[in-house]
Amino acid sequence: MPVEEFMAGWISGALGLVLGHPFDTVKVRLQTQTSYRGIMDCTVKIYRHESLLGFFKGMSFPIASIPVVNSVLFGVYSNTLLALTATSHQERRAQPPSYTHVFIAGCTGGVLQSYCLAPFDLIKVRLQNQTESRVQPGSPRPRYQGPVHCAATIFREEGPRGLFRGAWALMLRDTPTLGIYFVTYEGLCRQYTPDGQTPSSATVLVAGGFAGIASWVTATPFDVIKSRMQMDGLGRRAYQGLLDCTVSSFRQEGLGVFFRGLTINSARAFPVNAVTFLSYEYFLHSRG
Ligand SMILES: CN(C)C(=N)NCCC[C@H](N)C(=O)O
Repeated sequence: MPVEEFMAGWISGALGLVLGHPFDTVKVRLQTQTSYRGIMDCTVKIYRHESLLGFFKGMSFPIASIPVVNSVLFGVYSNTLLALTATSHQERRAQPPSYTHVFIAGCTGGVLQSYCLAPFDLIKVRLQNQTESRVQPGSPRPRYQGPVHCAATIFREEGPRGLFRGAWALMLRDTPTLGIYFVTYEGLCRQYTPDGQTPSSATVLVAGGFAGIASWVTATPFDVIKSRMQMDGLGRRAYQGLLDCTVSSFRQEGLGVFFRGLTINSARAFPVNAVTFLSYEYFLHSRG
């Protein structure tokens, strides 16, 4: 099994994550809280009340989990393609796999990564939603003191299954959209690269960026439901399940609710995934 694919997934994921985390915090707040009027209002309020650090809340756990999550995604994707087409990453430029195979491999990577991602993503979302300022002395102490305290509190208050709250929505979000992610990336690389050659860095950047946008645009409705389900464990439960969350959100806020965070998700997706794919390809080629 090619271990490099897992290593490349790890490094590229970490780079993309740091770059995109401030956008992610604004997105999560917009999706789960009603006190912000839009991207600008949310950004200004976070900066005023919580300083620049407010944008990086909840980042340490995703950084720690990225070796697992991204290497599972890219490693499973590549190894599924190897099983389906009997070609390694290097051989695939000369013998490109069909888009159906790419889609199946992407979906397989998506299912498995969502399972690993679920508890880390839950903790990230809970921490990102804490609006207390760490820099102002005398401000109230947040409910969770950090990622480990957050995990332990969820475990104690909501049970071990509580750590997987929102996991079904996460799986529904990631399975088809990661198929779309890899198909878009492959499609654009092939379109702009002469047959049999390796795509240039510019092509990889653009294809990675648009793959990120295509996947996040389609992922946003389930992303909203996922974030709401994850916040639902706090205090009185508002939703009976995934379907109830979808229907109640629609009834109370209209169709627009499923597109909350769409602009910021897309703005974040381009740089994050451009960097992710560039470092992924760079790592694999420098070793191949
Ligand atoms: C639409 N979805 C779920 C994705 N495209 N997932 C792949 C993750 C890529 C990168 N870490 C990111 O956060 O954009």
